[in-house]
Amino acid sequence: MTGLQGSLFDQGDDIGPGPLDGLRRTVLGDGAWIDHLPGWLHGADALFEELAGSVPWQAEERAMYDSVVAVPRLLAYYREGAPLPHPALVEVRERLGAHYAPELGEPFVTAGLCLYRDGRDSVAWHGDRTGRSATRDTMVAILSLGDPRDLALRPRGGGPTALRLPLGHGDLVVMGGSCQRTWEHAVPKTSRAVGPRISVQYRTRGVR
Ligand SMILES: O=C(O)CCC(=O)C(=O)O
Ligand SMILES: [Fe+2]
Repeated sequence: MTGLQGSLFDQGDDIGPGPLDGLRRTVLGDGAWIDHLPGWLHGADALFEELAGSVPWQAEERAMYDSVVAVPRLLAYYREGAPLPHPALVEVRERLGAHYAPELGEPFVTAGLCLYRDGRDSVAWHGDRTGRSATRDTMVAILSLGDPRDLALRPRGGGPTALRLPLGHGDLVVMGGSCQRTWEHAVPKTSRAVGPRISVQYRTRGVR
């Protein structure tokens, strides 16, 4: 079953973010927190279809011990100033920028897109700590489209999953404070029959 089960009202050209009033913050500890708002983007399933078909998805490889393995998801990266593949992604970036400006003090400028084709695609435990986020607090805002996949979180250094958020169909999550340094996140593989999911991550300058 790979079909998307959007609601009847989740159709047409009307793609865009809703209000942010419903955003709920969970304090994780060690200066880390996450904000979560399910179903923030309306038209999420239509946007999924458009991005799935139009983004120049790249398969990447990486060295692992003495072999080269495929990264198990497809990627597209939009650096600062690069045109985004859909106007709704610009609107989302501006909305999030305006909402978080007082706390963040700088805009979201880059967008990383990931396509998880099925339950075998995943990302292992990590923090987004390349660049300034290695030493400084930041925010990474994620818009999720398509079939939900769990975003798992745990304190850095291992141990059991502390929190698991199923993210898809227009959900918003923002990891903030020290989250990239003091916590780790992952999208684990699943043997459940799941359709594809797209994750759009907005980051600030100099953070990967
Ligand atoms: O799929 C997601 O929402 C998380 C992706 C992620 O953690 C990353 O690309 O750094
Ligand atoms: Fe990440």
